[in-house]
Amino acid sequence: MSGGRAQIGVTGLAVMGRNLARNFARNGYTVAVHNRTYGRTRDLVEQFGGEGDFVPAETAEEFVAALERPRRVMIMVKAGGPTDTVIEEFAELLEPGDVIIDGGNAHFEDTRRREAALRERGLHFVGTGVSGGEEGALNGPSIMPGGSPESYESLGPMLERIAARAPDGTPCTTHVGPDGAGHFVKMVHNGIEYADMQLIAEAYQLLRDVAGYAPDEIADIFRGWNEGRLGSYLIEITAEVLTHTDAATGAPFVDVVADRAEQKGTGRWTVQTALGLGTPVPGIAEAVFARSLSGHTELRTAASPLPGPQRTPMGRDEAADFADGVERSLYASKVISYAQGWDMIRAGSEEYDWHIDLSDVAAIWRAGCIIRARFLDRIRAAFTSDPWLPTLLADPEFAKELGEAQYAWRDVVAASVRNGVPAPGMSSALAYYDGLRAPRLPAALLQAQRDYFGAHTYQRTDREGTFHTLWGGDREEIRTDGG
Ligand SMILES: NC(=O)C1=CN([C@@H]2O[C@H](COP(=O)(O)OP(=O)(O)OC[C@H]3O[C@@H](n4cnc5c(N)ncnc54)[C@H](OP(=O)(O)O)[C@@H]3O)[C@@H](O)[C@H]2O)C=CC1
Ligand SMILES: O=C(CO)[C@H](O)[C@H](O)COP(=O)(O)O
Repeated sequence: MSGGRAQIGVTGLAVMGRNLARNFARNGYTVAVHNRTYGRTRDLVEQFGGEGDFVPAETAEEFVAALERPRRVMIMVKAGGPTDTVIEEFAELLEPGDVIIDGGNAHFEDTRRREAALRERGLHFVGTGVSGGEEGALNGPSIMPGGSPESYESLGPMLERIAARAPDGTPCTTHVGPDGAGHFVKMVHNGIEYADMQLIAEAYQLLRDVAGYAPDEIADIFRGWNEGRLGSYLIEITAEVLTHTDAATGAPFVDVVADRAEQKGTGRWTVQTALGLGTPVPGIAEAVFARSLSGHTELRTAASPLPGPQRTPMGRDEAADFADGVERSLYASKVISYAQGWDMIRAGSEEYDWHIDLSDVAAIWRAGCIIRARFLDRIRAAFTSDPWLPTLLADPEFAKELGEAQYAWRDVVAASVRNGVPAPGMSSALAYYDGLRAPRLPAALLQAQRDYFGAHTYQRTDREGTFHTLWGGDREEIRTDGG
């Protein structure tokens, strides 16, 4: 089959695909566009055809014929079964050396499976994370491609053109690693996104229910925070949301939205994967469970008569001091959740032999994506100066900040408990901090219990070997490793 003139094709033209296609076109590429339902293709060309060079295709065959070789087909359809259907449809029409890119939120194990199967057929498969939502897709997302280094040679320069730019001008994309590495990193991005959102939501509720601030006052506090070390897209949009008034009722918008958080699954995947890897990510897990708890109306209704503590209203000065403590607690907890995310990326990279550069991950999240934040530049610097840093908590600068925040952090968590305002993200982050820094954990007692009821054995602090105590007999200690 001879080649067409489009340098890239996008199939699946809902919010993400349509805007990515426009982004490619605005950057000077000729873009073939296709959608299962032709109406979306027609609408795109009618509304935005003037932005660049689009080649609309009604059928998959026309779409493939419109592409120059090697063909690059970007799929932006619903994750799961629909993605498999579309991959199969196009794999049939493509030729060895062509590249299929899946920019949906696919599970990285699906990406590994698809990559291996398509490799057998001579096709490159690039599972790529794309973050930034509708606006980012149009103006510059953060892009996390996996797949073979060869496929990045063909695709990378195009992705670098459409990606967001970090403050130092570098594009927010890089070859993350082979097969499922890109989708794995995107999954962890979303897990961190869940944790970040949960922590911000807790800060809001503490400021409202403990300090007594109104939503527009909290918006002002968040705007102030956004100028400092907490500066981030999520803090910025939270302030916007908190100033919005519901047109129908005149009430703060946040008060008319039902308090049941939904989820599409990437946060849950992060926790499930972390359990498999044996990496503790309690901050992300708490965020997933907090969403789940909010949605259990029947449990919440049944528990609603239970008593809580009496709250004492705060004066303005006390409230201002408390808000300062909440900033410290939010920042420290945020550092902890990012530390957990990076631990997980390292664990995944080791498990799957991906060789992911931890510093690069921070670099490509500095702009474009939902968790873009000022302090990502410092995470990048931490892993650049020490690629083997065992945890972000060991970086001297972050360690110093956590140490400085710890008293305020403890006070805020204590205030949440005293006032009956749940703050599972901040509490769990503090427990993680204390757990990691503890010279000795009660895991010793756990090991003894396991040995008592199940002869599961234990190791000693004072000598090598594996031991069991004869608990049911004379409590003699025996060595079980043959030593
Ligand atoms: N929305 C967001 O903010 C983000 C989304 N993503 C991911 O990007 C991908 C696209 O997201 P979004 O733009 O929101 O669109 P949706 O996830 O809502 O998917 C809609 C698109 O999928 C197509 N589609 C669904 N089923 C099939 C099928 N069986 N065969 C062919 N096409 C099918 C639809 O075609 P039709 O018009 O014919 O129904 C439409 O083009 C998803 O995987 C999503 O997880 C990633 C980052 C952010
Ligand atoms: O991928 C994303 C951003 O990068 C989306 O924001 C994410 O899909 C939202 O997830 P959920 O609906 O579970 O909150």
